[in-house]
Amino acid sequence: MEKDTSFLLTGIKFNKKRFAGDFSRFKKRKQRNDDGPVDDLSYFKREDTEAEKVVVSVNKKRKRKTKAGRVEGFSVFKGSDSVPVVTDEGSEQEENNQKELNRQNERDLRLRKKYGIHVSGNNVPSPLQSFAELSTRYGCESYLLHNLVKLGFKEPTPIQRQAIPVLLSGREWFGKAPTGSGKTLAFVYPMLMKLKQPSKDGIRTVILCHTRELAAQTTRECKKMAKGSKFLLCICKKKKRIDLSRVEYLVLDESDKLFERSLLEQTDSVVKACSNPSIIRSLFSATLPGFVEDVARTVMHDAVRVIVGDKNAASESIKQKLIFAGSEEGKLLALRQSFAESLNPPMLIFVQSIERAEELYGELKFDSIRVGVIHSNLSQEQRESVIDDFRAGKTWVLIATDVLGRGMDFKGVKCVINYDFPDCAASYIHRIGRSGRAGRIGEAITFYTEHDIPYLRNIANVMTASGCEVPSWLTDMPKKKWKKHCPRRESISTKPKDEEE
Ligand SMILES: Nc1ncnc2c1ncn2[C@@H]1O[C@H](COP(=O)(O)OP(=O)(O)OP(=O)(O)O)[C@@H](O)[C@H]1O
Repeated sequence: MEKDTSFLLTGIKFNKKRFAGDFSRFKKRKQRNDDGPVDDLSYFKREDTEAEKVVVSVNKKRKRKTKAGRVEGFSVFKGSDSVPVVTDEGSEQEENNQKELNRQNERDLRLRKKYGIHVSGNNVPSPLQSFAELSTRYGCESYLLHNLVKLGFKEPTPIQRQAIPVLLSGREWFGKAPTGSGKTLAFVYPMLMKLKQPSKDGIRTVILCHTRELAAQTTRECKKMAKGSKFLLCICKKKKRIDLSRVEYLVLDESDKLFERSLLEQTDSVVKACSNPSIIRSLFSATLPGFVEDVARTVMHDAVRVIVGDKNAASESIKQKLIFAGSEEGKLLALRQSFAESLNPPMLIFVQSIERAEELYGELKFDSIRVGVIHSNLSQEQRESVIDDFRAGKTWVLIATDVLGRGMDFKGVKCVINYDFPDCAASYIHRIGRSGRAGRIGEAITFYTEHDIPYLRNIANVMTASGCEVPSWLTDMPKKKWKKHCPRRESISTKPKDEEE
């Protein structure tokens, strides 16, 4: 990847002198742009990223006013729900059309309100009332409908109701919906519908995931939905050079994670390599920080933004608890006590580092519970085997670093324990979202010590937004600006160092 032409990050202030080289390259690109002339460019320089600059082209077409007097393109995100398009007054037919359009808009608003769907963008397609519309409205292939029935899905989830019509209409998309609310199907299903038939044109879609475990899970889900078709679906570990210039459909799953400093360069190189001008790109996550919205607004063309539920909330089906454990010793005691009172497997326990995952595993492996551990220092085979054992119920309690914090769908997980306080609110939302999926009830317990107290208020805010009761002393605490909270903690291990294996 060319380091100096990050596609995703842009800056507000553009210093033509300083970036003279890039500017001249941009000008060349501008001349090549098939979509029409470029009339703006900007470079953002973000503190929290390594990428230095980005060239963004804005198509004039996007700024054209619609008949309704609204502005197409990214500026529409400042607006709210789509408004009826006012056509020239004229024939009776036109009036009737307008009335029908208004009625449809009202129906859409009602449906969105019912399911907590908030949309921004022009003329956002109507949400699905039911899966039956896939066939009546879109003539969906029968194998896809058959697979839906086989999966046992009767009603679309809110995100599926809105994402499927938007993506099928060819619009770009960025959106957020709670953990466990079916985002995978929301992007895979329209992808398969859009592709229609297999062809020999090379790679036609890319779904970018932040871990191999999530890529494996998503591939499995895709295969279930594509059963009966001849599409070739596989995991690509990006070791080989591959041609992505024909990609028609690109999904950035867990998009805010993909835009973090550690993954930005790889993400950027994939987005840039997907150079097909008619590509449909979409960003999905359960958390949508402002900087991701900025990227989406700037890079995407006439996109639709969708938020399901409250923007800063976790899934409402999770009962959230905070427990003051005092010290590291106190955490281990509290954990053993909770196992003794009621062990409700399968259960996930999150810690903040690989070392601590191993330490906790060392403490629990001789207790009478079946415990496993997973982190990024294990080989790929070991990681796969740990996941398989957990899915198969051979392991009851899985200790994990944040490598499992996002996206993973272990259907039966009833309880998540944050043994170590999460490093940010987004990480909290994703970790606890491993339970309470697909409408099931879940439980999340977060231990905290003195170190974590300044950050409690941020978690309390998430809890309040998700409908949990929070004591007033917590919400009265001062809010701390939270970057990454990863304090040095005392060792978990109770054994003297020389006794450890
Ligand atoms: N329409 C539906 N009806 C019932 N269950 C569904 C439906 N769609 C998806 N599911 C199930 O819901 C579960 C969660 O789906 P998925 O993993 O896509 O969630 P997600 O929104 O991507 O979560 P996360 O944000 O944690 O990645 C899966 O087990 C999936 O099979």
